[in-house]
Amino acid sequence: MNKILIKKKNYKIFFSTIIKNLNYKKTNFIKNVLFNIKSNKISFISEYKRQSPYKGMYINNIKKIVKKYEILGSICLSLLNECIHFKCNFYDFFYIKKHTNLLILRKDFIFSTIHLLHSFLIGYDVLLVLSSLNLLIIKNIYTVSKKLKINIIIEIHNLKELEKIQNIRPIFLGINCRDLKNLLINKNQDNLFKKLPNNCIIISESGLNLFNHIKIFIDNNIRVFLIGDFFLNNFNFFKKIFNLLN
Ligand SMILES: O=P(O)(O)OC[C@@H](O)[C@@H](O)c1c[nH]c2ccccc12
Repeated sequence: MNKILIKKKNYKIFFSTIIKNLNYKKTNFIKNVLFNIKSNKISFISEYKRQSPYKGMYINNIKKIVKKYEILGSICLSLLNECIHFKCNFYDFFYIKKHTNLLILRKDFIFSTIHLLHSFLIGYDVLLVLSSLNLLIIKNIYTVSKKLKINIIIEIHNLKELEKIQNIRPIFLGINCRDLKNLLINKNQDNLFKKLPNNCIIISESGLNLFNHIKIFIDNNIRVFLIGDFFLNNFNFFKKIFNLLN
């Protein structure tokens, strides 16, 4: 009986948060990024997770970390709602929405328009779509996302994936340096850099743990970075790199 009551209470919180989120005045992710680009500033999407499949557990405190990310000027927070590998859940999402004004990127991938609607209703601001999905599904997700005015990042790993999704002309293109099959980081993206379209905003994601690595992307005109492990492990570094680059 107790279990049922707790479940009922959780559902009540869940739905009342959804309804509240529908009334949220969404700050525009695009506007924030463009503002930083125009002011010649680097933008950071900082990630929160309790654990990662390649590093194990982090000793961290969600309250302190997300507040610091906000104070130090992250344009968005990347969150993984996955309880097995990253040990996060939807309550983290609701906590962050309630206690900060950070926009939230759903870093676990979107696989269908239903999944997109679900994320929209919960109140996510930015979503991620893998370019390895069927092209028709990607196109459908993209079309619906425009109607809902929710931002989508299409994620690629290589030239082949770039060519596949180029016709969609996404506003945001994420280059993920990590090969998800073997979790290795590919720092040599030269052939990709030469072909990047200049009418979209490129976001460099994952495995960025050296200033020189970030610098290579900056030299190739990339101004937005998604960083998890590096900031979570070395919080002072966030402050340093932020001041250094801006
Ligand atoms: O912590 P990093 O190296 O800055 O990477 C962030 C993000 O890409 C990572 O947390 C992640 C997201 N999805 C994954 C799937 C597998 C391995 C890692 C990931």
